[in-house]
Amino acid sequence: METSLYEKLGGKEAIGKVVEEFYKRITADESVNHFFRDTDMAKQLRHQTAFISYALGGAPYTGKSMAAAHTGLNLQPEHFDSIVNHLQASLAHFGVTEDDIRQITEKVGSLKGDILYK
Ligand code: HEM
Repeated sequence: METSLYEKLGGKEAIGKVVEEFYKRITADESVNHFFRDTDMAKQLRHQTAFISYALGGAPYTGKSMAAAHTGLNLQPEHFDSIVNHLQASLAHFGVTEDDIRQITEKVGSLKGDILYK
């Protein structure tokens, strides 16, 4: 079986650092941070961790469907793109290669239709 990017990056501990970086970037970004205003921190951490682990193929995702998780937010393409940019920047920050980032972006991009306009 092919090694997942999750393992390639160093497993749970490395992912924790990426999650932290991702979280910092999102909370500092006024174009998206308001979506998380009423979200409790524990939940947000779960959100980021599930997001990153999914993106890296670390663990099968068993939570709510993406449509259900984002219902009522009415997310637009620009919100999605901002989040993807933060993900890319967080990965680059830890030295993930361009090629791997491209692969991850494709994977996350495939969820767009499930997440937008809900
Ligand atoms: C591929 C992209 C995305 C993935 C994989 C993803 C993943 C998730 C997951 C796993 C959850 C948690 C569901 C649960 O509580 O069980 C969640 C919730 C949430 N997501 Fe995302 N998400 C994505 C994009 C976005 C975007 C673009 C935004 C806004 C800019 C966003 C905002 C939120 C918010 C605010 C919640 C929490 C809602 C609440 O408090 O109940 N997500 N997302």
